[in-house]
Amino acid sequence: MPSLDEFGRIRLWTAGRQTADFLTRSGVELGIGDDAAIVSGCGAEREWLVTADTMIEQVHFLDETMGEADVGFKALAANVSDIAAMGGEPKFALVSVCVPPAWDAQRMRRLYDGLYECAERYGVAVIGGDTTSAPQHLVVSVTLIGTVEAGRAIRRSGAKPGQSVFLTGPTGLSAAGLHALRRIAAAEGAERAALTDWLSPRLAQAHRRPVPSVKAGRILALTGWGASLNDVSDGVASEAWEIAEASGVRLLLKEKLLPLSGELSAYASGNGLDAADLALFGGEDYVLLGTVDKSREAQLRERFRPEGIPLFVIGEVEEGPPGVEWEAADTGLRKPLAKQGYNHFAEGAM
Ligand SMILES: Nc1ncnc2c1ncn2[C@@H]1O[C@H](COP(=O)(O)OP(=O)(O)O)[C@@H](O)[C@H]1O
Ligand SMILES: Cc1ncc(C[n+]2csc(CCOP(=O)(O)OP(=O)(O)O)c2C)c(N)n1
Ligand SMILES: [Mg+2]
Ligand SMILES: [Mg+2]
Ligand SMILES: [Mg+2]
Repeated sequence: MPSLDEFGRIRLWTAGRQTADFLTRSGVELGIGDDAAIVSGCGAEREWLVTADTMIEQVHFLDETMGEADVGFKALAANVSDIAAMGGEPKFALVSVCVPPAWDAQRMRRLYDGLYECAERYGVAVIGGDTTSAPQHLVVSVTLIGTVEAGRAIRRSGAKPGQSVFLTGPTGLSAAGLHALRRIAAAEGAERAALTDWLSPRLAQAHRRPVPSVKAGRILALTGWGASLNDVSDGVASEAWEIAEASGVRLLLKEKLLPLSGELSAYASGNGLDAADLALFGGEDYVLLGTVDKSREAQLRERFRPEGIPLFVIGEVEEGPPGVEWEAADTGLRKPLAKQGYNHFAEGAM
């Protein structure tokens, strides 16, 4: 049997198991395949949004890359970001933890300090969860319920030829932060102290305390100008591919338009890394990637401005077989953009 990547596995396990008719009768407006499911039954005016994301020690963080409170904050923030990517408001969270011996009650209490800090910031009520022991590594899994005005949720599938592709913030900072934090973790003594001194707070913060774009999602949903939307967890390239495949369009991304922050460029050039690679394939940015009609671009920028939200147009949507292309800044030549990013089971693994 051919090996399957993360998304192939999800399809193998779930595709065709329940009929569209059964799902519709159950009130499911949109099931598996987007940032959150859309479910009716929240009154006539609104719909429920439901999503889940998990963080695991060694996969999503190490003791050296994240403090306890950072883990709690980010576990909830990653879920808030998926509600933002539908244009909704986060409301209720269920928090399940599998706790190994090294995570004693006080460490877990600090994790919950960060989790509640995030809950407070985004108006989320923590209403339950589950607790078990674990043999070795900590697992934090959050289920988040949100709401959105009926019919206003923004799907990955709404991109149309002629639209602009946008980002609500720069990307690559979290991946650079992780790179720096891993180097610190691997170093010892004086080298470790020196690397820690050089660590840019902005990069570390981007990795440890991501800022989900709820406000941007709300503006996109309430104006109706957000045609398609995705949050950037696995990387810009991977999320762009998801929009292209869900919408049946091609996305053309342009190197000359990709926002690269000064901190990212400085870190990349000082460490033999390519800033654009980090920005395209790094992931865990939790900004929004979406498409908007060109005729609405200027108005959208005006609506974002007073909120301090940037609108970076990074390319456009074209007709053609689903895919993503990359236009080089120097030559203007296009090439296919690899469907590469964070994948829990890279192809080739069993
Ligand atoms: N084990 C699973 N069983 C059923 N659905 C799943 C499973 N894992 C992921 N999904 C669904 O597959 C889709 C893609 O998941 P994922 O890539 O994690 O989304 P995101 O990056 O927005 O968190 C989502 O709709 C998610 O709810
Ligand atoms: C120790 C460590 N190694 C690697 C990473 C990088 N990383 C782990 S998961 C991930 C992608 C996002 O997580 P995922 O579970 O795929 O969330 P989802 O796409 O479902 O929102 C990235 C970039 C990390 N944060 N920490
Ligand atoms: Mg998502
Ligand atoms: Mg997920
Ligand atoms: Mg992922």
